[in-house]
Amino acid sequence: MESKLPKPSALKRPAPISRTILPMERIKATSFTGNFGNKTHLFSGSAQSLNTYNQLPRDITNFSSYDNATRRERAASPEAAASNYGGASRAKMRRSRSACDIRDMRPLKRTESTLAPIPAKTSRMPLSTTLGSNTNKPPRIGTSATAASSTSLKKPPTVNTTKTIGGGRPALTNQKSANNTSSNSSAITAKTATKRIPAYDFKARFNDLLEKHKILKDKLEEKTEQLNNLENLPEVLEDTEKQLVTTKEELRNTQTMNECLMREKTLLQEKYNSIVENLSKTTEELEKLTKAYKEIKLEHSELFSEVEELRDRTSTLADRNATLLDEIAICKELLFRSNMERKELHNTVLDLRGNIRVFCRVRPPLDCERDKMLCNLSYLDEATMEIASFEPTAKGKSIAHTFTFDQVFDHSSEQESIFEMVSPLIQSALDGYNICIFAYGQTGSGKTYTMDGIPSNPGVIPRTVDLLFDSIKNYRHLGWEYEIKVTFLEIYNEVLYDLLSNEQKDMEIRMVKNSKNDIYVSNITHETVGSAGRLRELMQIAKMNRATAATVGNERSSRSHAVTKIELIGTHAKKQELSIGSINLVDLAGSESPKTSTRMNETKNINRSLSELTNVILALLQKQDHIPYRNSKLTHLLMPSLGGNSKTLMFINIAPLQDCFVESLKSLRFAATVNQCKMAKAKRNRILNTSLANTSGIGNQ
Ligand SMILES: Nc1ncnc2c1ncn2[C@@H]1O[C@H](COP(=O)(O)OP(=O)(O)OP(=O)(O)O)[C@@H](O)[C@H]1O
Repeated sequence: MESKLPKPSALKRPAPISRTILPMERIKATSFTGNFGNKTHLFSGSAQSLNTYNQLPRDITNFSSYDNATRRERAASPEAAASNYGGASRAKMRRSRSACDIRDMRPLKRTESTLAPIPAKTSRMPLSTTLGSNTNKPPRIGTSATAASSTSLKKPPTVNTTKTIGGGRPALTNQKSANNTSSNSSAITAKTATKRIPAYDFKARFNDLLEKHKILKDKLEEKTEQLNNLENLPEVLEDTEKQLVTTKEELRNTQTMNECLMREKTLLQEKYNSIVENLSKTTEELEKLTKAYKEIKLEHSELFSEVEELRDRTSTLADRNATLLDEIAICKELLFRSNMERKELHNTVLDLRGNIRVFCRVRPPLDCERDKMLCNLSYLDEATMEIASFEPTAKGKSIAHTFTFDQVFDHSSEQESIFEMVSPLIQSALDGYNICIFAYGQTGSGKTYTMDGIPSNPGVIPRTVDLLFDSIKNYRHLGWEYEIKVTFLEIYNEVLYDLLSNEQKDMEIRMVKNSKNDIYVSNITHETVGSAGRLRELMQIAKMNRATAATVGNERSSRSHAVTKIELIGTHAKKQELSIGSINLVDLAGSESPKTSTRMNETKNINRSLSELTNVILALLQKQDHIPYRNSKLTHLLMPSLGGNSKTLMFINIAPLQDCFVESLKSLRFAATVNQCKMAKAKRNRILNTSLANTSGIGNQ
C-alpha cells in the first residue's frame, strides 16, 4: 500500500486540507450511522456531502480533466489550487490510491472499501466544481462509496435484529450499534477534524489509516456477525414460532386453568359460605350445649350430693339388710318347721278320713240320651245318695238303694269343684306320700271324662299337673327342688304296653328290692318333665296310643286300663332331705255286660281284672293273710296303692240311665265295699339323708 502512495518528494506543497473532511469519509460515516441506525438516518449527512459523494467517482473518472483544471487553477492562485483539491499530482495520487483502495477492497468487499481516503482538500472543493452537473446521476458501481451506499440501501435495516435472539431488544441494539457507528465515525471525523495530519507525514497518515482500518475491520467483523445472525433468523423465526405456538398453548392451558381456578374459586366460595353458615349454626348449638352443659353440671352437683346421701343411706340399709337377712334365715327355718308340721297335720286329717276314699260321681244325661229313661237318683246329702229303678220288681215294688261315700257328686258337679276335693291328696304326694286315684264304673259312665276331661274342661289329671308345677314353685322358696318323672302304661288283655313308645317290649311288674309292697315296671319309658306343657304333650301322645273302640254305652270306649304314674323327687339341699312321692292316676276300662259285648275276649279280660280288684278289696276288708294281688295285672300294679303305703281315692262313675241301672247298682255296691276297707296308715317317704335313697331301692324303679 505504501508503494502506491506518492513519494513525499512529489508533494512539493502540501495542500492546506487538514481541516477538510473527506466527502467519502463523511458519507461513510454518515452512511454507517444510517446503516446501523434508523433508516431515515441512512444518509443523515448533508445533502451537500451526498452530492459530493455521488459526484466523486465521476470526478475520479474524469481525473485528467480535473487534473488539468486544477493545475491551471493552482498556477493562477494557490488558494484556487487549494480549493480545487490540490494539484494534478495529488489527483493522481488520490486516483491511484483510490484505485488501490478499490483493488484492495474488492476482495474484502465493502469492508476494505470503507477505508477512508486520504484527507485532502476534496472536502473543501465546491460541489459545483467537484461534482459539476453530475449530482443527479447515480453513483458508479465499483466505488467504495457506491458500494457502501448501495449495500446500505439494499440491505434491510433489520441487520441488528439478529442480536434479538433470546428475547433481546433489537431496536435498542440497533440504536446502540448506530450510536457506536456514529460515535466511531464521529470519532474518526473528529480525529480527522481535530488532529490535522500533515500531508507529508505519511507515517502519521499511515498510522491513522491503520487505526481507521482497525476500526473498520472491527465494524466488518461486527457486520459479519450481524450477517451471520441474520442468516440464523429463519431458525430463530422458526424457534420463535414454535415458542409462539407453545406460548399460545400455554396461554390456552393457562386460560383453561384460570377457568378451572375460577370455578374452583366459586365452589370454594360457596363452600366457604356454607362453612360460615354451618359455623354460625354450630356456634348457636355450642351456645345451647354450653348452656345445657352448665345446667347438667349444676344438676350433676345436685345429684352428686344426692348420691352422697344415698351412699350413706345405702350403708345404713346394708346394715339393716344384713340384720333382716339373719331374721329371714330364722323365719325360713321357722317356716320350714311349720311347713313340716302342716304336712303332718294335713296327712293326719287325711288319715282320719281314711286311706281309701271313695267319691261317687253321676254324669248328666247326654244330648243323644234325651229319649232314654233315667233311673231314679236322689242325693240325701253330700255323701249319701239313693238310687231306685223305675221299673218295678217282680213283687211290684221299686226299691231305693242308699249309699254313703266320702263324697257324692251329682250330675251338675263341675270338674273344678271335684278337683278341689282331690287337691289335698296331690299336696300329700309332694310331701312324700304315694297317691292313687282311679275311676271305676260301667262303660260310658264318665270315667275318662272325670280323669282326663275335655280340652275346654280338663279333668283330674291335667289339673293335677298344673297344681304340681305351681306347688313346686312355692316349695322352691322353702328350699325344695323337685324332679318330676312320668310313665304311661296300658294294660290291655292282661298285657302291659308303654304308651310313650310304639316298640314291642317285654314289660313286667317287678318288686322293688328290700320292700314288701313297692313295685316297678321294667322297660317302661321314664320321661323327666320340666313344665306342665311338656307333661300335657306326653299325655296327649299316651292318649293317642291307647286302645279305644266303640261299645254300646260309648262310641269311644277305653278298652284298656291306663295308668299314668307321676314320680315327685324333692330334695332340700340345706337340710339334706329327700322326699319321694308318687301319684298313680288310673283310668280303668269300662265294665260291660257280656250280653251286650261284641268283643268278648276284651270284655272278658276287663271284667276279670275288675273282678280281681273286687276280690283284693274284699280280702283286704276281711284282713285275709293272702291278698290275691297277682291274679291280675291291674291288682298287681295297684298293690302299693291298695294295701301298702298309699292314700287311695276311687271314683265311682254312674250313668243316670235306666238301662244302666243294674251295672250302676253293681258299681255302687263295689264302691261301698271299698269304702269300708280300712287300710294300714300310710307312711311318708321321708329320707333325712340323700345317700339313703340309693340304699332304699326307690330310685331303681
Ligand atoms: N260329667 C259329665 N258331664 C258331661 N258329659 C259327660 C260327663 N261325664 C261323661 N260325659 C260324657 O259321656 C260320654 C262318655 O263318657 P266317658 O268316655 O268318660 O265314659 P267312660 O266311662 O270313660 O267310658 P269307657 O269306659 O267306655 O271308656 C262322653 O261323651 C263324655 O263326654
